[in-house]
Amino acid sequence: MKAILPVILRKRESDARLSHLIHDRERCEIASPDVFFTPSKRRRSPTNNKRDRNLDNDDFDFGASNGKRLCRNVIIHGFCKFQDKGCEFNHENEKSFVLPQLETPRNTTVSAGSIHAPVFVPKYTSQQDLVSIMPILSSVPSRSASFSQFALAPSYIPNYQQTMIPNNSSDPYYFVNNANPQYHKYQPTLPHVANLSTHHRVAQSFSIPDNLREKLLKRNEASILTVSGKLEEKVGNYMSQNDIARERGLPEQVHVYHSLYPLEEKPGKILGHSSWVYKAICRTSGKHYTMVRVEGFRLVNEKAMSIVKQWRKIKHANIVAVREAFTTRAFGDSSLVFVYDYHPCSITLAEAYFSPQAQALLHARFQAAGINGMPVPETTLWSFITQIASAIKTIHGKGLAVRTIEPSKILMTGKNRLRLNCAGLYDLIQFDHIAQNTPIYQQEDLLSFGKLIITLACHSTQSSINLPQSFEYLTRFYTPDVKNVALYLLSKPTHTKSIDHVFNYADSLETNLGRELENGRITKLLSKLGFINERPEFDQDPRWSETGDRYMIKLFRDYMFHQVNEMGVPVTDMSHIITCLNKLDVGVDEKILLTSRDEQTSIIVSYKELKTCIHAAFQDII
Ligand SMILES: Nc1ncnc2c1ncn2[C@@H]1O[C@H](COP(=O)(O)OP(=O)(O)OP(=O)(O)O)[C@@H](O)[C@H]1O
Repeated sequence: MKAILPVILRKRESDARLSHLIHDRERCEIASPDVFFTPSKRRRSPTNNKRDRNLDNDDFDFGASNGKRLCRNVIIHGFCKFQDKGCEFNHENEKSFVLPQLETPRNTTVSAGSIHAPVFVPKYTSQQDLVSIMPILSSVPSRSASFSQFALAPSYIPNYQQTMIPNNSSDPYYFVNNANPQYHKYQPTLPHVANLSTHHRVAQSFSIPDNLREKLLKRNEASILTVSGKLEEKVGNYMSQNDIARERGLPEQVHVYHSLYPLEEKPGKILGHSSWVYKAICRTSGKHYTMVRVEGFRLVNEKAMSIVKQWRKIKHANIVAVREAFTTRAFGDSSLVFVYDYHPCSITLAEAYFSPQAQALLHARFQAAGINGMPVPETTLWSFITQIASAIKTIHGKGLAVRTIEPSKILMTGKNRLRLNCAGLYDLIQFDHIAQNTPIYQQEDLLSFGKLIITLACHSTQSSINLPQSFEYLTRFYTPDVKNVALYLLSKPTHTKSIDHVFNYADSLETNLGRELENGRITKLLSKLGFINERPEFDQDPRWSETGDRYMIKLFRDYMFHQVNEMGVPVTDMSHIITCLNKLDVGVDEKILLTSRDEQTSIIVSYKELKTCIHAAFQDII
């Protein structure tokens, strides 16, 4: 495994190199891999002197070819934007660039063709220190039994490998994630909770429960999925979003929506037309939406679009909100596109109860429990009934009809949380029949609702064909109220109490919870930094001195908290702190420039190295 070790340069000797760094830094925050340069007042150890001698000899010829040094942009990014624009360095990058191996940190000899720059080797005192600088991505975090809550938390996305895009790509800072987050690596609840004294609390009790966090994280992950990311996993190399879109037959952009991601593998059917469902991002708002596309649709009556306005006015906790509808030729045909709110990780009632997997699961559950019947517990069934009834009441109240009360058009967007999907779609497709037929459609809604209850209760899509047998089943396993409601719906309309506001409140609570999701982790990291920074025990420790490998932690603290603007006024930007802590927590490869207060020392270091260093420092005090 190759590892990048900090490289130390003396300021007086490296003016030429610095100018090169600055030339890079104009384009980005990071100019060079792990360059560590200190002023001449830097303390010298025998090792340093030796290193300096190497520096004197070899300082300016690393990667030299034809008398020129290898361009740092080629080393870091694989190419140099300024190659044909006057950059004076060598751009022949066919030669392999070999960095010193981590396992032999004091061996500064490098193989032919590799960089000849002097290598700064941190003075690790123990084997443990050496191990601790192993790249985080491949290491398993070790924890102390008593202070596991402060141990280096498993990375937020622990096993993500980051792959650089090839040389010819335009964005050198683009990384692609290849693996999925491993949720099981989240810090588990300690097994000995019961043994704690009453006044003790485990660290986990200050954070949100694991399963809730996992659910919210999965939703976030589903939202950011892209076709390119998915394909990347399969083929393992870089393809541009355009290439992939073309490959999948998807347009790069439809109206103001881009980054289309199919939510189903096969097309469905809506009133005889083939239909597709995609997730997409809106260019104007940056939000995710669901696009339902009806293939081969021709809009005959322009007034039909007016029905969408009426649907847009409906805001209900159990209806997937309509955003807009339009026709487009972006897919190569004449398609109708309906745009709805996107609810990540949702499935239809049909998928939840009637897919082969769901049936098999249910069957296994019944066999294990030795029970017969009740695939949907009565309390859950009542919850479904009240939610759907509430949605129907609102839609009918606006003079419209649902027309899509069937298991494949009702989404489960959370635990037992239902929302009617595809609102308004049928009305637009069959606009000409709407005006005179709405009362009939409303009656049909109630009928469909009654059928849905029987279908769920009997756990059979055929249950409405033989109603007497289905009612007999209902009578056996459910209270008479369920049967009465079903009977009532199948005969004449009904009114139910609105529970709308209850669900809206739950929605806002969940949204707020999602915002605070990672606070626990950040607090732990901050506590850890607080424990190690400015510790009197470390006062005499050379590793915390200007030339020590832990000096970067001090500088990082200043970088996070003690920055001032050009007027000398302290910068108190919370987003900067949160961004820094998040990157540190994950241990990303991104590099930052840290500068000492006297501006005499600058270090370029990655968050990954900082994370390792902080972990090692914390291990020293526990
Ligand atoms: N608003 C939405 N938010 C998030 N995901 C959605 C949304 N609408 C649909 N989906 C996803 O798209 C998938 C397909 O939806 P669709 O309405 O086509 O259901 P379906 O079961 O495939 O019906 P059909 O067989 O009639 O096509 C659903 O399983 C669901 O996961």
